[in-house]
Amino acid sequence: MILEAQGLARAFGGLRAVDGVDFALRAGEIHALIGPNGAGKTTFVSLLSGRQRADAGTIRFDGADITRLPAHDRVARGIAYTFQITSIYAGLDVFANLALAVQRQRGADLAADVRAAAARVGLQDHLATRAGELSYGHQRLLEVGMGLALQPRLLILDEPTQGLAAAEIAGFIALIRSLVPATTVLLIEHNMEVVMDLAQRITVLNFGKVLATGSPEEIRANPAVQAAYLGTPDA
Ligand SMILES: Nc1ncnc2c1ncn2[C@@H]1O[C@H](COP(=O)(O)OP(=O)(O)OP(=O)(O)O)[C@@H](O)[C@H]1O
Repeated sequence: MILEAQGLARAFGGLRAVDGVDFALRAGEIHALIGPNGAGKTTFVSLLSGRQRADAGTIRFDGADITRLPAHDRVARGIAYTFQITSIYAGLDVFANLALAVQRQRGADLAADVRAAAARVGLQDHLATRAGELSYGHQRLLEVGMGLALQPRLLILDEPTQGLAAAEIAGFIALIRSLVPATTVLLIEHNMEVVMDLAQRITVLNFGKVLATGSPEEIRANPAVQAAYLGTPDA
């Protein structure tokens, strides 16, 4: 296991967004986190990345307790979290955005590493384009490229295919497959075709709790999961 969370919890006022979650990632796997809107997925990965602080519970990464480490220390240990556009600098061009991520790696050959990161996500011909002028799909790819430029051991992606065209989704799936097993991937994803195609294991969150964990086949056949997605009470 490269990452293990136990009893992880985070509340906002009276709302238990993440409510005692036990979770483990196997090194080198693609693991999808799914669940209805508001289930706590973004909050949960924010706790893993250190973007938000846990109220309770522990997180171990590569054997070390990282529960209380600030986000930048988790990045230094190899956890990269890209989340919905906000990490992109719209006024800077693609090269500068990638350079900001690359620079965090000591001893890097900046220009070469930037070009390599751009090529990995298919943006090598857009290096001089301001990020704000990229299509939405390309902005998502830039965000993934910035995450990859950190050379993470664990890459956490929050809805990476949102806004991508069908052809771009196919490219994205190939990209993610190319990352494992060197990099472990945890992805929040609403597109079930992408989830079933990519993930070796799936964890379903519902009301801040783990509803089920298993292979795509097990999750698809799970009545509680089906009920949660259909909005049936007492799943
Ligand atoms: N900073 C915050 N302050 C107050 N409530 C919050 C905050 N962040 C999240 N919440 C609430 O916590 C719950 C879980 O939100 P979260 O964004 O983690 O869910 P999600 O599963 O990622 O949802 P979605 O699929 O819609 O992105 C929601 O009810 C949300 O409104």
